Amino acid sequence: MGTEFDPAFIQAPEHRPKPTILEAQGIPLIDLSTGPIDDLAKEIGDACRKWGFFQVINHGVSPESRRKIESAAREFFARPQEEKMRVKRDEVRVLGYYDTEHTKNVRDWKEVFDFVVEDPTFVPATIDPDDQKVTTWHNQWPDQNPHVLREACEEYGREVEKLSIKLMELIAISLGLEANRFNDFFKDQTSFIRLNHYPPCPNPHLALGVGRHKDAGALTILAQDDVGGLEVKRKSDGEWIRVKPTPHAFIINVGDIIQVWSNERYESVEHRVMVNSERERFSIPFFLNPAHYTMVKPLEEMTDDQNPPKYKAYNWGKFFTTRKGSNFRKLDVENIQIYHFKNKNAHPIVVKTKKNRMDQLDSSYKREVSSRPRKQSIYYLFDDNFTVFNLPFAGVEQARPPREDEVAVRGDIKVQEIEDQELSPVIWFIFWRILVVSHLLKRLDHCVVCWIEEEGYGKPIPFRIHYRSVLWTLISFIAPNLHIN
Ligand SMILES: O=C(O)CCC(=O)C(=O)O
Ligand SMILES: [Fe+2]
Repeated sequence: MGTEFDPAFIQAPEHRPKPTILEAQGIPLIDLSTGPIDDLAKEIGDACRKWGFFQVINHGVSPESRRKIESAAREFFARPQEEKMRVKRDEVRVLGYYDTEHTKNVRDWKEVFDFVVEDPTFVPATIDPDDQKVTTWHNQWPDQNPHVLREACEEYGREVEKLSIKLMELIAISLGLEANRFNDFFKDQTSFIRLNHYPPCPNPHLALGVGRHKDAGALTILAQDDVGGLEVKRKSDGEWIRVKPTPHAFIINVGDIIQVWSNERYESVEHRVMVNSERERFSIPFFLNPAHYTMVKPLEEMTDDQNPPKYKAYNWGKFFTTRKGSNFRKLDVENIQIYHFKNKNAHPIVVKTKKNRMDQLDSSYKREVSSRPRKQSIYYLFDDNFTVFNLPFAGVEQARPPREDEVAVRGDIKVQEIEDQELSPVIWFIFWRILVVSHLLKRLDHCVVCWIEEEGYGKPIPFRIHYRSVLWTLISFIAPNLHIN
């Protein structure tokens, strides 16, 4: 990764790691050897709902196969760069070694080695939606005798795959489904395993080992060493929480596909990896992915009139290969995300801000905003495609698409309002009428109202409206379907 510090590693100020580390007490530690199965499933379901993350012990993966892959990974990354480059991935051979991965277009401070669990793995030949051609991915292994890395990886892959199916069965039960409900999706799986090496970093306050992201697959099973560095965005308040290493445990997290299959009963949670200047760190995620031909959509059992499907179906193979191609280098555009498939008939959500969260916006924007005359208001409404709806009464200065840091504030809320004064009842009335009409016309996916109580920026938190006045009652007559979270 070179000795000099490439500016490509530098995170925007609002995404840099914080010097104070919050360690999680609450991330559940679940013993898989306990029964009865329904109790275990309930424990897992609670963890998925509350955290999207949990750790498991007594999971059935042998300590020996884990020790072997960890030591083979250490040994591989310690080899001379030119040897590692012999199994380097490129745009054709997408598996193997590389050290230039970008997450959200910022380079990660790490080097990795990827291999698939099924060799070959079948995937679409191109990302063109109309092209039905299929191609194969093959693993690349270092030319070594005996094949220490290859054997350790293959053995570990087989064991962790079994664990992943067991976990999917427990998740199915926790959602009230048959235990084997998900099994067929993984018959021709596209799962892969990544060996991660995070070398000591001279500027750990500027860079991240992996930038904030959600895992795109169904489920991730992560082995981390005793150094620590994984941080999870706590659902209840958006704080970054460090996942403390537990010997022999695996960290499990729900991926985007479970979020879609469960119609958002379980959500995929953002996480990132901090690096440090003293100790290198190793981790091994197993990404459980379905067959490439899987059309990912909310399961019928998870939807009804009250819970319409929140996503349109998307083809996993096309999604996955688009992602794989784009993580490879820095792009000018945002990567493909599940919210690009979100249905627009979800109910509006109203959000109110409480705390000052200036750190979520970059400094130039903060300056622009804090220099604004106090009485001036700005409102933005965005739909799924980031079309901007101007609210003519609100003195919109200039419509622009939201930046990602303004958008990814809570779950998939993609609409943000910015304002710096209390709304008068009249404005509220007009505003609600617009919301209601937009909602009825199904033009708005989510709507978030965000306002600032003191100077600064707010992080939206759910706001429950009590129908305090005749006005609200009136609105509920006009729009009986309007749900307010
Ligand atoms: O290294 C870790 O702890 C997590 C890595 C990760 O989140 C990923 O590779 O998706
Ligand atoms: Fe991840």
